[in-house]
Amino acid sequence: MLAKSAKTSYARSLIEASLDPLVTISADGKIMDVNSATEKVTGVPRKELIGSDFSNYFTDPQKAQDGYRLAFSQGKVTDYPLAICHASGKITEVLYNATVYRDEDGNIAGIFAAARDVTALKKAQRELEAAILHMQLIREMTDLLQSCQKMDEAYPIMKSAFMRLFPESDGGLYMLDAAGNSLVLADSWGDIRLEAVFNPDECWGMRRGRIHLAGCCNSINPVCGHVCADAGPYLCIPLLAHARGLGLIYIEPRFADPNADGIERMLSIAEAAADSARLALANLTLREELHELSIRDPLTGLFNRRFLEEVLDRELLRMRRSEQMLAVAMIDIDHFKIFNDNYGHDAGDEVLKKTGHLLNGFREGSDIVCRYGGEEFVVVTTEVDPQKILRRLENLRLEVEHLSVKFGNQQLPNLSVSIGVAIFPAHGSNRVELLNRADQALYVAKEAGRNRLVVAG
Ligand SMILES: Nc1nc2c(ncn2[C@@H]2O[C@H](COP(=O)(O)OP(=O)(O)OP(=O)(O)O)[C@@H](O)[C@H]2O)c(=O)[nH]1
Repeated sequence: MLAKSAKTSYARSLIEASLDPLVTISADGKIMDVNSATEKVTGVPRKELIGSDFSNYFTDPQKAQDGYRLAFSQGKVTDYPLAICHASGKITEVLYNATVYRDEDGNIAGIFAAARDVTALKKAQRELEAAILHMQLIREMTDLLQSCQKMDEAYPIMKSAFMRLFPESDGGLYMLDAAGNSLVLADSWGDIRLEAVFNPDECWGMRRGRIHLAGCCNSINPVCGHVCADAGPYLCIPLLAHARGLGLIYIEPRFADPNADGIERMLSIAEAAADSARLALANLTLREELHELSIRDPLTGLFNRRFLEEVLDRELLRMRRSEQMLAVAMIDIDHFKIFNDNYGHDAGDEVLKKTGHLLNGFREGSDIVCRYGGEEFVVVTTEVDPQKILRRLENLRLEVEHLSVKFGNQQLPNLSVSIGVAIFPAHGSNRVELLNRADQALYVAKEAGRNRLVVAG
């Protein structure tokens, strides 16, 4: 059996040995006793703590008092969440277990409270929640990117995903041009001035094919050529797929020098987002290239018949709604067989290319120019004034007449075209009718001696 003083000293040792802050509070809310862990967590010496209002040491004193009252009314509280504020400003998140204690007559004399430091646990929990949110965002972005039909649809999706993934950052999305020579700014966000176009070699991220972090005081990474020399920390996230460059995402945190933790987190989010985005973008690029191949004539670069048929139906719908007129002009090179026979197929190809180029230059607004087949072209043009359309087409005929084509060193003779025109709605209400009527008018032009324009009639 321990003597009373030995018991007291034994109990004191136990209290002081506890790593959890322990405190007894009187019925009027004044601190009566603390252990050294309480001194440590508050940064306030014991003699100052004792006698002071217990709620002074919390970030939310009102909530602390509410917990205290709850313990009083219920006899105890379990895992009551509070945050202790150290004299230096450091915050410790805790869960309180508090129970009332009574005097010798059985009346409640105060509260005995023990706190458990859960700062690390809460931080890990918040990070886990943020990581889950990031994963969901990245998955949503990838899903949407996979459903895009055109690159233009992908930009706003990526922009809004990256804005949410890096909420305290500004940034921009660059796409590599078709020739692979320039990164062109497709979209940007936040208050930032970015280079509109630059060479991929100016970017260390693009050169090395991996995320480039620079502008941090503890990093030796050089600042890219497309970024101001005195820039703060920034990330260049290259978008590469199958060893092919697609684009670049530039992220600049708004906080001056993020700590190592923050940078590490940014890097891992950036890596996960770029991994998902690059595959979806590669598929989209491939799809766009295939579509482009399927609607273009390889010799002249003009749209082909398939595209014309697709788009003419759409244009007619639009014209019907807006009550506008539309002209379909069928243009055929005269005596092309004889030309081919005299000068060869390759010279004929050169004429087709040059004629195609001239026709392409004729385009205005939403005009469509296509190679319909062989030596036949179709121009679709929308206009309110039919006389203006006919004037433009007549000028086109004259331009072809004066088109000078060289094949190697050989100057080729000038050619002419015959043009048949059908106008919507006067000559037909749908694609097939209009193309037939334009073809019939072309036949009339050929019969009448060629090198002329005939309107369906
Ligand atoms: N070089 C070249 N010739 C082509 C191509 N496609 C079609 N042709 C030729 O275009 C010629 C068309 O001849 P026709 O349909 O008889 O017409 P035309 O000789 O132009 O006579 P008209 O149309 O009545 O003035 C044929 O000789 C085809 O071989 C092509 O891609 N390249």
